[in-house]
Amino acid sequence: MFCNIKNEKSGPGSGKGTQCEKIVAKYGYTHLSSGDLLRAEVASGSERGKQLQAIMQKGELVPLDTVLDMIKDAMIAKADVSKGFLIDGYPREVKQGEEFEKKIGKPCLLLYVDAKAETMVKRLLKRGETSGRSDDNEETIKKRLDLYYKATEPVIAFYEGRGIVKKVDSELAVDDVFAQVSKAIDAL
Ligand SMILES: Nc1nc2c(ncn2[C@@H]2O[C@H](COP(=O)(O)OP(=O)(O)OP(=O)(O)O)[C@@H](O)[C@H]2O)c(=O)[nH]1
Ligand SMILES: O=c1ccn([C@@H]2O[C@H](COP(=O)(O)OP(=O)(O)O)[C@@H](O)[C@H]2O)c(=O)[nH]1
Ligand SMILES: [Mg+2]
Repeated sequence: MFCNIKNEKSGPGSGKGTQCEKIVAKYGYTHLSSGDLLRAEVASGSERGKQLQAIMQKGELVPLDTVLDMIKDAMIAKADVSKGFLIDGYPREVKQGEEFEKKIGKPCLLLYVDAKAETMVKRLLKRGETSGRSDDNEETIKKRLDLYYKATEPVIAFYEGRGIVKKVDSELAVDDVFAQVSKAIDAL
């Protein structure tokens, strides 16, 4: 049932959200960003949202079960009408990937949107001028990047063992990055 899952994991500011928007426009997949789901909970003003806000502002990771439950609920809500799911910014650590497979299913493609650390920092600082995101500041960006290299990058090796990783070079212009993304999806 879930063989259509596109599971995308790349660094903060690498351009995941930007590419996901273009994928949705061309292929019609259901886009679920774990970061966006968490920010929606924060915006609701709930007690849980307040706890999440504190974690995210520090650039740390929200507990695994919280994020997985949110993704699962969102997938169930769309399961009847979806052409396939595009999951953005998840898993953040190998354990999350393992739990996802146990509770939901196996992804068929992992898009690795690769940019240099320097590029990611530059893009996030620029985005921070207008985004209003409390984590788009120099101190939190540094923590997000450190955590990315420590906890998230190993996720790529985990899926490489399964032969489903497609790496795209995100140092280029948006449309040139998307040409690589399209090629990877068309090859499915
Ligand atoms: N030059 C260039 N800029 C890009 C590209 N993709 C994204 N950007 C810019 O980089 C910034 C970050 O892009 P996002 O798509 O928000 O990055 P993200 O990976 O979703 O980041 P998080 O939401 O922090 O996970 C945006 O302000 C974009 O305008 C690209 O391919 N080329
Ligand atoms: O699966 C997830 C996704 C996001 N986050 C939190 O949400 C923040 C923003 O995530 P997003 O993917 O939007 O941005 P990124 O950190 O990749 O720039 C992260 O720093 C984490 O604190 C998390 O804990 N687990
Ligand atoms: Mg994003």
